[in-house]
Amino acid sequence: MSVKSAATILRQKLENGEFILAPGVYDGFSARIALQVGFDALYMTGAGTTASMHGQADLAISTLNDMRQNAEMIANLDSSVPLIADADTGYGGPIMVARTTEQYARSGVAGFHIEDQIQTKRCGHLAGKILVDTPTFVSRIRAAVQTRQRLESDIVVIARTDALQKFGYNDALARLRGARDAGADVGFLEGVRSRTEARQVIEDLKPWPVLLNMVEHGATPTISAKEAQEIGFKIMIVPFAGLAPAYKAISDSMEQLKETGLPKTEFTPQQLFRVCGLDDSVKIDEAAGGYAFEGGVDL
Ligand SMILES: C[C@](O)(C(=O)O)[C@H](CC(=O)O)C(=O)O
Repeated sequence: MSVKSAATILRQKLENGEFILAPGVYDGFSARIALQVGFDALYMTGAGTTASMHGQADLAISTLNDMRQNAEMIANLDSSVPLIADADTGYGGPIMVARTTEQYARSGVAGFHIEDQIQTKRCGHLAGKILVDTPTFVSRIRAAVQTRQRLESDIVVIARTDALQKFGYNDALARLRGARDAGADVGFLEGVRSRTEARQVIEDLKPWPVLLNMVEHGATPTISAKEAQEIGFKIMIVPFAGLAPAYKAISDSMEQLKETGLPKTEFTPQQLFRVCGLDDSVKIDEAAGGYAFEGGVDL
């Protein structure tokens, strides 16, 4: 088993110039599926966490405790696969940002992003966002960086600006430069509006690594991982890679159950539990001398 922390693994990937594709996961099951498919990084979406944990929209409803709890569970399903987690605004001023950073680092999170919306934030792909000023944003980032240094942690600090929508490219760029100068490891221009803008931000910030948030049907054109890499992004997160298909699949099954009296399922309980580590759990029990699974679990 790897003893290197997930944060160190993520930092080394960035230092080696590896392109990181992190699918959005929001609960244990979606994370397990992404791990089974073989991704070597995951992204914990705040939108998905809020939808699955609270049944609510991405409107600053999840608290630090909610987000940390979900991130800790996901990060530790396979600690050799780094988790990048949404940290919204950092949940307060510099003191709370420091606390968020420390809690995420101690929970095994490898990287996280902090943005410049007001506390009652909303999804970056909704209209009407309100921002804090640049010094307030930079103080959030500085608090995160200083906490990382104090803890001697490799956790990757990602600075996200939502300024594009209201203030335009030049203001957003200035905010990212301020965050970079305050020690952030990666920049994140939320809601990139065109391929030209995507190329521009890479050019204007190089060699600083930049993250692409690939929200399909949002403010950003659809850009594949291959193209994102060619443009020069170092990380691509895909927040709705799990949530959107789950909506479709669960709706179809529920509709069929309502219409026909039977749902649309094709898996045995064993198959579903195997996604969630059933066989590893059985092995742990056997290795410890337990006898609860002597006959196996297959009917
Ligand atoms: C990245 C994001 O913060 C998330 O929660 O996954 C969201 C995604 C979304 O709601 O479109 C964001 O871009 O604000």
